[in-house]
Amino acid sequence: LVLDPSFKQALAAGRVHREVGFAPERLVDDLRYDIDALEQLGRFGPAGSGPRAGGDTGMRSALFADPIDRPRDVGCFDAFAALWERLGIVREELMEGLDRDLIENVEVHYVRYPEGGYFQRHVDDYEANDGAPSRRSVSFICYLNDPGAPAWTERDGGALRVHSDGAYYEILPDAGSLVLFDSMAVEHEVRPTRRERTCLIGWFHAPTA
Ligand SMILES: O=C(O)CCC(=O)C(=O)O
Ligand SMILES: [Fe+2]
Repeated sequence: LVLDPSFKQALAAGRVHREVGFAPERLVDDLRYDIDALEQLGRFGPAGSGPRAGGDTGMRSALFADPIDRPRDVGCFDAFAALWERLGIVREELMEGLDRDLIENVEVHYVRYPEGGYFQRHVDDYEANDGAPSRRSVSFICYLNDPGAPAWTERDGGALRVHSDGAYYEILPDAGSLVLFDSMAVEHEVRPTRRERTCLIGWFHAPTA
C-alpha cells in the first residue's frame, strides 16, 4: 500500500489527505531535470485545462507543460513514468477505499508558478453536466520543489489554502509530498508565491453516468 488508510475518512469528509515523502528525493531530482529540459524547449505555456483555462482572466498565473505528449529524447521521461506508475497504485487504492470507479484516462500536467504566481480560490470540477462521459473525481498534486534547497516556510508564500466551513488551513508544498482531495468538494487556492513553485497536478476521472 502506498497510501495511509486515513485517506478514506479525509476524502469522504471533504478534507485534504497528505502523504509526506510520496516521491523519494532522487525521483524528485530526476523529475526536476525533466521539467527543466521541457522548460528550455519552450514547452511551458499558460494554457492547460483547469478552471477557466487560458490564464488570461487573472484567475491564475502559472505555466503548464504536458509530461506525456512531448519529445521523449530530452529530459527524463522515465522519471515521469516512474511517478505515473506509483500514481496508478494510488488510483487503485482510491477505487478500493472510496468505492469509486476511477477510469484509467487521467489529466496530468507539470505546473510551474514563477515568483508572484498564484491560483485564485476555486473548485476543480467546474463542469456542470455538459454531456462529457467522465468528470474530475479525485485531484492529486505532487510537489516538485527542489529537495536540496532550504525547506519551504510560510514566509515563502505559495501555500495551498483549503477553505472549509468559513475557515481555512494551509499546506506547504514540501518536496516529494502528495496531496489528494475530492475534486467536487474542496475549495482551494494557491497563495502568491515568493519562490518558484513546481508540481505535477492531475485528476482521476469518474464516469458521469
Ligand atoms: O498548485 C497547487 O497546489 C494547486 C493547483 C490547483 O489548484 C489546480 O491546478 O487546480
Ligand atoms: Fe485546483
